[in-house]
Amino acid sequence: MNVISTAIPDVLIIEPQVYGDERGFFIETWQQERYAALGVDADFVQDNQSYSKYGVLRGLHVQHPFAQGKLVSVIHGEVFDVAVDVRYDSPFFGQWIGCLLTAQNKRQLWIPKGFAHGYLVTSVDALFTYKCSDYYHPETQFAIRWNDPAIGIAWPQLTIAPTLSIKDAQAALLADVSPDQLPVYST
Ligand SMILES: Cc1cn([C@H]2C[C@H](O)[C@@H](COP(=O)(O)OP(=O)(O)O[C@H]3O[C@@H](C)C(=O)[C@@H](O)[C@H]3O)O2)c(=O)[nH]c1=O
Repeated sequence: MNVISTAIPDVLIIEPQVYGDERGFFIETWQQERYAALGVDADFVQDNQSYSKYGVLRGLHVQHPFAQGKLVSVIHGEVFDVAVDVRYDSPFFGQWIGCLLTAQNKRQLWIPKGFAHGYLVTSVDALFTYKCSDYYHPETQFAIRWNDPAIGIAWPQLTIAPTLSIKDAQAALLADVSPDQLPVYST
């Protein structure tokens, strides 16, 4: 297992150990002690899976309160996955980390609490899976605009316009979200 640090220290790219043989392969996608030692110290309470077609962009989603740490990966296809630090007193506020997650590279991205999360499907379709450290609380969830120029995410080029949910298409700019709606870094 290999861990790649990122420009935002709390965000990690994890490459699980792959045990290949003539039958195929085996990986451990989560093992509490080992992942905690890496810095993924979460009591996961919910697992999610979503299937999307080429060009679907989900995000950028924040839940606060009831912030969720997310351990995300792809089991079919490929996505460009992004974490944006939205902890309003963070030295990394507004900065983003992007990572190509594919069924082939088996990479996982650890997105701690206090980050907005989103992804864009760059293959024909993709099956996305993630563990969450808190339950879904739709009443505290909101979206930040995927192409907010102040954040400036360098999304991969597509041959079509991204497909968004209504909620995501109407999302606010980060600068228009009031600080009391945002998570904090210092607690
Ligand atoms: C996220 C979620 C959705 N749902 C339901 C609500 C709705 O009817 C349907 C689709 O919801 P959404 O449109 O919000 O799904 P989606 O746009 O895939 O939302 C997800 O996006 C990615 C980027 C994240 O980071 C996730 O935390 C989550 O916000 O599924 C649940 O029942 N539980 C959940 O945990």
